[in-house]
Amino acid sequence: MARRAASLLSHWSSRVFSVELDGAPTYFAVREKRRGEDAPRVFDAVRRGDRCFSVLVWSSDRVRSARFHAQLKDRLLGRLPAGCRLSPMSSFLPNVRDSLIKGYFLKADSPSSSPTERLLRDFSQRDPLLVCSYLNPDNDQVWTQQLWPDADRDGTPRVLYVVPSEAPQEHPSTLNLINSDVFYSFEEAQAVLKQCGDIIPEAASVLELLPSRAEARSEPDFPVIVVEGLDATGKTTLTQALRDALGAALLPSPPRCLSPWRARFDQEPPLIRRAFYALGNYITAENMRQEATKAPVIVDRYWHSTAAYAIGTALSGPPSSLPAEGSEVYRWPGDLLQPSLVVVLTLDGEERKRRLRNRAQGETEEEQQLDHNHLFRLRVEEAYHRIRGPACVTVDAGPSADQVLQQVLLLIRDKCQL
Ligand SMILES: Nc1nc2c(ncn2[C@@H]2O[C@H](COP(=O)(O)OP(=O)(O)OP(=O)(O)O)[C@@H](O)[C@H]2O)c(=O)[nH]1
Ligand SMILES: Nc1ncnc2c1ncn2[C@@H]1O[C@H](COP(=O)(O)OP(=O)(O)O)[C@@H](O)[C@H]1O
Repeated sequence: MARRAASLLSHWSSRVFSVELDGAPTYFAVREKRRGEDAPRVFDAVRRGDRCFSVLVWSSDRVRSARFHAQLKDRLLGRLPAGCRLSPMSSFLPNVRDSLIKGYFLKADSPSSSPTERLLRDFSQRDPLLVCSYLNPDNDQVWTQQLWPDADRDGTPRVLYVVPSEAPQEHPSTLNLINSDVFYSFEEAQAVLKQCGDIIPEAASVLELLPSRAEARSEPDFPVIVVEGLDATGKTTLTQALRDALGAALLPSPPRCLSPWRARFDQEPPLIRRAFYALGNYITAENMRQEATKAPVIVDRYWHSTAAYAIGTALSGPPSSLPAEGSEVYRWPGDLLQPSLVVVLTLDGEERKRRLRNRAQGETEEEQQLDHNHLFRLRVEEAYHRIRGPACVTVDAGPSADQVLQQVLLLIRDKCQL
């Protein structure tokens, strides 16, 4: 078993396990010794004698883990007996970064769990999975966890007792955010795309477009203004009007040179997708630097979007599950050019929906999520406002397009001496 797996298992009884039941996480741990405690909530409504299983993805190759986890649910549902219910699951070492592994908790609702067991044994022999089975051996409320293969090296079955556990201070996904969902350096994002080379041929084309290195410093003659905000808040309308009013250069993010591969990377799991968008920002930074020697520069989305969508996607639940204000998660990458000003457009939900309906172009899958997943939208909006770095001003995009333009022009004149 790989070295990482061995170290993973050596901490097995220090790990906390989280299972999302109806969108709310419930936590449990495992102990060598039995303690007289009630069974964790995750086993509520499990019929006596039924078996439960957990399937957690692990591999020393994080790109392989990320892609395998993205496909796991469909692969399991495609082969598990009907009636088997999956719940998102993760396991982590409290306060230990990068210790989070993800998968699913299964309740085998079939009369006999042996078809499920046979399938999972088959999976566990072939795939980067840790599979556990859960039993209440004495038919009372004491549950045990058994990790497959069924025994340690010396042949004794490794059975642990399942006990309820407290909720961690921070949402477990926060442990893996840094340089896995949100990238804080050019090299970290570039390393992910280099790791993808053999499975995503398009990664090589993106890598060829990157600057040789990232340079945060810049002494441009003209200001760089980024316009941010949720979909249909009016960014495209405002950025085009600012370009015309100021005789400015208008840059999109991701940059146009990445357009041929965007849809391809949008299909990838967060680790790869966010690295793609992060590298797009470094290319945009190079373009900003060049254009700002000749005229003011207006940018439609930049690092705020990348970080806010990544954080909003990685976490679940209400905005209170986000890392606290001031967390290092919200810091600006030290090697990424900071604009002179970031204008974040905010808009009343109903007006935004009205504008979204009026807007001709389609929606990204993430934009659709923004609409039907109210909590996701609230997390993205809150993450936008917690990001630290360049001067950032929130502007109400509710007034008419021209009124918003006049207000932002005044702001730019005031903040950027234009
Ligand atoms: N530009 C950008 N888009 C991202 C990023 N991360 C995720 N996205 C997704 O891409 C969508 C925006 O795509 P854009 O091409 O910027 O869309 P747009 O033409 O600016 O229109 P709206 O974004 O709807 O205002 C977002 O709504 C997210 O779903 C990122 O880092 N940069
Ligand atoms: N201030 C505004 N008042 C009313 N409608 C607006 C305003 N700004 C933009 N719109 C309209 O709302 C829709 C979305 O605007 P758009 O600029 O595409 O937003 P975004 O780029 O943020 O998605 C478009 O149909 C646009 O004409």
